[in-house]
Amino acid sequence: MCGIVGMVSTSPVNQDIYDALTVLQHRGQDAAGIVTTDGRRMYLRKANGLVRDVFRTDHMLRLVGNAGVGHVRYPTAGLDSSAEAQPFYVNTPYGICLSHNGNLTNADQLKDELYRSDRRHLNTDSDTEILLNVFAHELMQSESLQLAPEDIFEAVGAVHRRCRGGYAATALISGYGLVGFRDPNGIRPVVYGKRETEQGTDYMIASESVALDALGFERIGDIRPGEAVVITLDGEIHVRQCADHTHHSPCIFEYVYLARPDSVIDDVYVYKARLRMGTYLADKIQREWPDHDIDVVIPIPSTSRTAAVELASQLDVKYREGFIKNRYIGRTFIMPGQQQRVKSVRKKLNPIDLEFAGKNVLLVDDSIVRGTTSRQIIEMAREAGANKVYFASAAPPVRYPNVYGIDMPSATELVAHGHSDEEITEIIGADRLIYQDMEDLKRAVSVGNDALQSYEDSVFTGQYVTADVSPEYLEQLELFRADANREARRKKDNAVLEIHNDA
Ligand SMILES: O=P(O)(O)OC[C@H]1O[C@H](OP(=O)(O)OP(=O)(O)O)[C@H](O)[C@@H]1O
Ligand SMILES: NC(=O)CC[C@H](N)C(=O)O
Ligand SMILES: [Mg+2]
Repeated sequence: MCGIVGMVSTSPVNQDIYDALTVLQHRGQDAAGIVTTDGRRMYLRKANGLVRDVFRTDHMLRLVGNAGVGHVRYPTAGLDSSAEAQPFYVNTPYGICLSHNGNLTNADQLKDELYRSDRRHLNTDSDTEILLNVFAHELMQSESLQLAPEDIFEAVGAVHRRCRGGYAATALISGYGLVGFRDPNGIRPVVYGKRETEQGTDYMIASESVALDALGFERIGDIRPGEAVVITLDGEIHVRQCADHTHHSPCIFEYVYLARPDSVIDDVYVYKARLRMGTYLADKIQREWPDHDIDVVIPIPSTSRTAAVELASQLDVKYREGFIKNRYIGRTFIMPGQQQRVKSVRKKLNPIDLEFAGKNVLLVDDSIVRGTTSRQIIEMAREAGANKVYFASAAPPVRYPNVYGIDMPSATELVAHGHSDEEITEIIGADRLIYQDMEDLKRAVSVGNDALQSYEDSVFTGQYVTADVSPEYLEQLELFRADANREARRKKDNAVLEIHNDA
């Protein structure tokens, strides 16, 4: 779940893209990059780190031009080396830079095709480099000398035929303009909007609508599954469906945790979906535990707050902010290694003892994934003097790996995998555990847009919307990306110098 941005403007885009990336920082904390073009050359700066650390003033001054793309990264393929930071660049045809959110599930097959048939060289293990090269190869097939929107739509159509998995992408084509496209299942979110200025219309494509809001853009709509948006450097916009078949199945985990609450994804307010998650969870507690003895509802900041506040109000129980979050520490879940995740929970969250002392507390989180947060938080609540510690999750148990852009590659790392609710209660050390029901989670989103019938909900169900995810694939993924195995490769990686993909 990286963050992507693309802009074509009537004025320099460097600061706007930087600002949009800071608003999307919650989608990736490992690396950041911006490429701009003045119509003649492209200028790229990318490195590991947060947006505020990657771009110094002298970099910003050199990112000139009125069009560009940006990226914040949370790796799901390859490693976390700076050579795999995005955007990626290829010089032929035209010169293209691409930012990608998602993960390709047929990366190995594509890698082979790119080498054997397309004669293209890949220099990293990043699936984004693969996506870019497939797009570039398909764009090369155009017969016309002068690039036209039609050629780009054809190339995106071919990308859809060749690539499997989740992908939302923004690409900058040198001397031409910006392209945004989304996979035929619409797994990852991407939205576009416009801003009227005295000089003309500016356009922005971004992972989440909150980036449009922050920069004063008006949301036009989501890029639909399989669709592509082309914006030329002189501000002409073209939109076309490029896939033969689409099956809209947005990632339901965006609504649970990934996206900001102030974003609108596929016409559903994330905030309202989370409020409904709280309501339905409260209904379940009232149904199954009518004589509960909860004294106070306490959210685990930040993401669970929206659901928790509504849950407390439905239960008619006090809502209290019992944990204070250190605002200078980022999201734990998207940190790259388990050691780092475990250490950061206590540094990040500190209890206010008097909200716990002698009380039966219901701690609410949006989800329990590896159990890193819940285990430690329950311990902290007991240390703070709580009498009983109950735990509620606004999402059902996370039991299966994700293969579409969330870094959950290994089932065995998931605390709920292969365990009953009673066992999980014991592992995390709670006195009682209540999970949202799957149907209620889906309803919490669908009420916002009844056209949404199907979701990418594999982390809860083990059902994958692309038909290519076999047990062998999952086994390979676990071997390559499980925390323990990755650590060993990370050490090796530091000893090897890769070509930094610079424009
Ligand atoms: O079971 P786990 O593996 O611990 O993962 C789940 C936790 O991780 C996330 O919080 P995070 O700190 O990433 O971000 P937040 O501040 O947005 O809640 C999520 O909100 C849960 O609290
Ligand atoms: N989280 C993502 O969207 C990751 C994008 C891409 N697969 C990478 O690893 O860089
Ligand atoms: Mg959290």
